[in-house]
Amino acid sequence: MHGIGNDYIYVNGFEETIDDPVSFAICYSDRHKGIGSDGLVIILPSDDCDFKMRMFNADGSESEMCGNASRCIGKFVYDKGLTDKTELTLETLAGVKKLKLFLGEDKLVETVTVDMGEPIFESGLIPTTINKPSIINEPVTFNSEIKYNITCVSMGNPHAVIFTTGIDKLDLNKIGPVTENAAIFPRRTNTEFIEVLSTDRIKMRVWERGSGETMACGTGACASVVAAVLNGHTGRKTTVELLGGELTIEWKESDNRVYLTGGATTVFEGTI
Ligand SMILES: N[C@H](CCC[C@H](N)C(=O)O)C(=O)O
Repeated sequence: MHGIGNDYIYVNGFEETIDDPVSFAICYSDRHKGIGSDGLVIILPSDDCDFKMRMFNADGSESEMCGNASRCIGKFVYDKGLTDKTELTLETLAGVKKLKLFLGEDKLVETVTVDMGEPIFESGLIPTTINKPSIINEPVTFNSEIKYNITCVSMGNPHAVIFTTGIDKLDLNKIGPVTENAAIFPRRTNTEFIEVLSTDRIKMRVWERGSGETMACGTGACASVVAAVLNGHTGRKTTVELLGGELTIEWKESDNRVYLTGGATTVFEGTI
């Protein structure tokens, strides 16, 4: 399945057990020698929520949360009849997320809104070793030559957001690994490169921790809109243009929570 091009292999953990998800993710995410994906998502029973997710990047590392995957899980469990509810709770390593499913004419899930919770700014919780309470538009020199102002936001997983220009031409394969593995990020980071198009539209390319450049990142889009608001670039409801499509993000003033809305698509099913 994919959420605007951010594709994962989804496994129904009610029926299948993966003994070694790390090796599975590494092996089958390979686009030439495996199935090909940005990683692995396992849908599991939960004690307190309707469902639980575990998500592994293409390098086998486990992430706390994935916005695009949470929408696809909503589609998976509803379309397959694992639930008939259109409002669901999902247990993740970043806490409980609430999903609202919207059906298309075919009565299958087309769009999902996810309550992604409150953004986190405290340096120690990002985590970053930069010795300031929070990191907003902070000048940083990477590899003693690349200078960027970064804003750090955790959506349960770490994001460094960089506002810049000419992102189409950026050599992400070169700069991405540098920011991802910088010593200031003890658990590495996802990095978003943002061009502000207007007060309600931004364009984003993302280098994901553990998976490299992907066509979209839901938590990254949320972190970027929060960063755009904090830096005075956009309003609280903003459309994010990604390589794979668009996401609508709203950071509500009333409850301080971030709401992510976008599509979810099933590509194929198979047995290995
Ligand atoms: N693509 C995902 C995020 C994956 C984040 C992962 N790369 C990490 O290590 O945190 C999303 O839609 O939110």
